[in-house]
Amino acid sequence: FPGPRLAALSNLYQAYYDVYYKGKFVQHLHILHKLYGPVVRVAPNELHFSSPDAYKAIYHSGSKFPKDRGLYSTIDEEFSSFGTWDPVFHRKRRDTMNPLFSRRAVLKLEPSIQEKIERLISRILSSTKEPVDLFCAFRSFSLDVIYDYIYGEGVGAISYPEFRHPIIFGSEASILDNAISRHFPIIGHLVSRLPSFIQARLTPYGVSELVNTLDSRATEFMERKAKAQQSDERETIFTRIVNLEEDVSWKSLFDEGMNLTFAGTDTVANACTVACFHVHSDADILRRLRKELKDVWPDVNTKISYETLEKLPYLTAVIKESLRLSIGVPVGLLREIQPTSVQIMGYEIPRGTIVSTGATFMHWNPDAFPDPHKFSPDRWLQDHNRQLDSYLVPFSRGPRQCIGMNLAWCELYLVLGHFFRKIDLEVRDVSHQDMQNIFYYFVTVLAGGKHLKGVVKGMLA
Ligand code: HEM
Repeated sequence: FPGPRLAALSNLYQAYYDVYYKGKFVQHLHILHKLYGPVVRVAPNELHFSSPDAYKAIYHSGSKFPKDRGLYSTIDEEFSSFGTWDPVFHRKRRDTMNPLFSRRAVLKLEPSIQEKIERLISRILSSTKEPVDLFCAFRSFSLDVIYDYIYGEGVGAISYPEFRHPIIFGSEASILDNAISRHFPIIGHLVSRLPSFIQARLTPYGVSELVNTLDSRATEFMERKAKAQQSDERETIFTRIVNLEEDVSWKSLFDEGMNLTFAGTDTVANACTVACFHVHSDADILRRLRKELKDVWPDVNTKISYETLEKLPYLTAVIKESLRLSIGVPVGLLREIQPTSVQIMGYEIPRGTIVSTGATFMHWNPDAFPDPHKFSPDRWLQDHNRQLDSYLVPFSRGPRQCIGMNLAWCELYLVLGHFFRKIDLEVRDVSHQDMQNIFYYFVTVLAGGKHLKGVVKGMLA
């Protein structure tokens, strides 16, 4: 297969772009496809595809290709729904968790999401002296929502001073670290063997808080299981796992907690950040969005439901555009060709080959999205909207697609609907040029790691 010689010889080719150039391998892939065509050999045993047909071939609903153990083992969440490459474990965990992620289950949780949004909005509105760190504010919201879902209570991030809860910083640091540990897992192993006082010095702010929280929660739920302690609390992800999975381990609870912290927090918050930046940077978009919201919700002191908001065409277009440009999980989602060789785009791909393509190759496809880096809600309001939907894959497709999609849509409609209807602010500290500087790690790092800030001007009537 065509591709750079160095990539055919060593995985270090990718490491160079990801570590030295900070998560730029995905960007480099676009150059490679221009040079070599729709399939490129990007590592000794790995192919990358650029076309939408390849996306459908790899991530279709009946796909039996397992996740690549090499990549997914580097995040050290082997016993979680996201991190496992074992299809039997995966099926079992998905079956346990699925009922909590249906649309019905999400609608049942809506009052608790609404309550968090009300606190978030009132805290932002009361921050008139200093600019609000919107990066942290949106993460506080999605973190409290997901912890409530997992454990039955949030972590108090929305009420934390200046939204600077240590777990938010722990997650941020871990995402940056993963760029190195993904390509050089040996470094992580070596660090874990150092004396704990040295480890503590090397550990960035917030990481111990994150680990300790997940550790104590996993221990607490294992103890509940040991005592066969059933409670009449509402069902959560962890109560389901400990009640339904006979052989659940502490490590599996820890891994699932870690996975959900990342999967459920940064992705949603990134989409909010993209929406907030672009809507506030374009007076026409802001005006149209506010008008649509005000028409359906004239009195801000009343409540509005998710089911009302999701019917609004312009808000929907803004959310789709935000999901398209925030990308979610931008790296190639590596799969292993199993159990036999297959044809992809007319190429015979031998069994055992690692293959992938990624959301950027769908979301930046200029045939589907002309001027693809432009934030343009209008593109979703044309007649071919349905056809465009087939190119929008923030949650991926197939048996390993995102389990949290319904929850994510609900969060996005509610938080952005409230945000744009109620808050008048000016965005600060991030420019259009910054927004082009994306680190394509497991989770997207926007604006080269800069935090979007907002100066609150007041509450909208
Ligand atoms: C805008 C928000 C979100 C985006 C863009 C997103 C994106 C994705 C993507 C692309 C995958 C597939 C990854 C892969 O193949 O390796 C995935 C998987 C997953 N996501 Fe999400 N996600 C979002 C929100 C959430 C939320 C709120 C949760 C909360 C529970 C969640 C939980 C998961 C889990 C557990 C998986 C693993 C599914 C499996 O392998 O069966 N995600 N997500």
